[in-house]
Amino acid sequence: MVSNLASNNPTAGKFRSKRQEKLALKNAQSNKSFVNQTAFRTAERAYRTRIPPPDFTNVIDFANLERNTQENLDRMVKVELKHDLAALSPLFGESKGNEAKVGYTLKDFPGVVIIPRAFSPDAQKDIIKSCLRNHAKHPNLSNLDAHYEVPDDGIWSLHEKVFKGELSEDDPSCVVPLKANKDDDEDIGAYSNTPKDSHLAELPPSQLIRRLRWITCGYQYNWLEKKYALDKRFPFPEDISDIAISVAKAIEGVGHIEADGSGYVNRYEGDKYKPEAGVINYYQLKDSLMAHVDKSEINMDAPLISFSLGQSCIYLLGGATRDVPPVAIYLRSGDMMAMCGPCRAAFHGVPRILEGTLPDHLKPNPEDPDWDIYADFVNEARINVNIRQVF
Ligand SMILES: O=C(O)CCC(=O)C(=O)O
Ligand SMILES: [Fe+2]
Repeated sequence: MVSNLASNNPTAGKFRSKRQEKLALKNAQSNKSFVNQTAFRTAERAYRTRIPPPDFTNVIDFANLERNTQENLDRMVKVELKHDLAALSPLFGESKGNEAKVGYTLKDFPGVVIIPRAFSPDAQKDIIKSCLRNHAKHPNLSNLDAHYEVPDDGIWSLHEKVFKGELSEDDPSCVVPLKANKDDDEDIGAYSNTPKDSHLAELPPSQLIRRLRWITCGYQYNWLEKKYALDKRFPFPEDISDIAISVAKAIEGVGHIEADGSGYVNRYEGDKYKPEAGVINYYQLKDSLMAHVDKSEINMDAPLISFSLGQSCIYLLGGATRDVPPVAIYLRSGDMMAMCGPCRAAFHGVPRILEGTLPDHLKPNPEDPDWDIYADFVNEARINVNIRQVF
């Protein structure tokens, strides 16, 4: 006899256990009950489900053109960058030769520019090191500052000492204490978007570093008021600044206009680009970022420049409202994205980090033992750096 479960379930028979099958059915039914959800929400839910795994057929893949559907190939436009990034800054590593000036935009999402593999493999390693060792510490603030007395040298440096066996995890200097008077601390209200967390605990550095979710540099962001705190401006990291200015120069004049006049070409002068505020997001494998628009910048004409490191993700790019069906794009380690003009006002988010997509060049390498601790981190993480001009 066929059970109700199996007869209602189009995917019956595909699962290793009854539990998986039940979960899949529950997911399918709960999706049906969200009839009024926006197109963006539908896509987020579709890419977040784990059982059964999502259908990735429609994800745009700029690094493997042959893997795209015809529909996606038809919406892609190859564009020529004004400069080879490698010629503008050594931080991108070696030039890609023939591919050096290749970028892409999308006909139906004007203003987006994607530069696959903007960083060479070695350059990716250098910038990952910098994001963990140099930038994840004071004066830059992080989500952890809301709850912990973060030492000025950052959690990474403690983690490194333990990892290398220079310090025992039981050593009192390893303890990062919880903040005592959270409610009295003005910085907490101003800089935390982390709801009061009932799981807060004193954790060894190796675990606390996995709770690092973001740091902000340059103008600090007031997450509660959704505004920049103009009285809290810290130096902007030189390497990230160089990268952003180079990209702004390379994408000058880049875009696409259709026969009917629709489309967008970025005319923002690279020489005028001023990186003033930055966020580094550190995603663990199960993390995601909900649909949002970055609109706190006074200057919405300057491109928002963003790059990816570590594990790949599914990035959703939508339109001016959540009702515009978003396009899903693979963003991989070393990929650069710029959001220009109308794309600056577009909803976007990261519903999923793709486990098991760490490129070989970021895996441990016996010839480069110093890389081990970073390999260990990015084996379960994606790092995104995004840069904005505020004024
Ligand atoms: O992780 C990403 O690629 C996007 C991050 C983002 O949209 C943001 O921080 O505002
Ligand atoms: Fe964003």
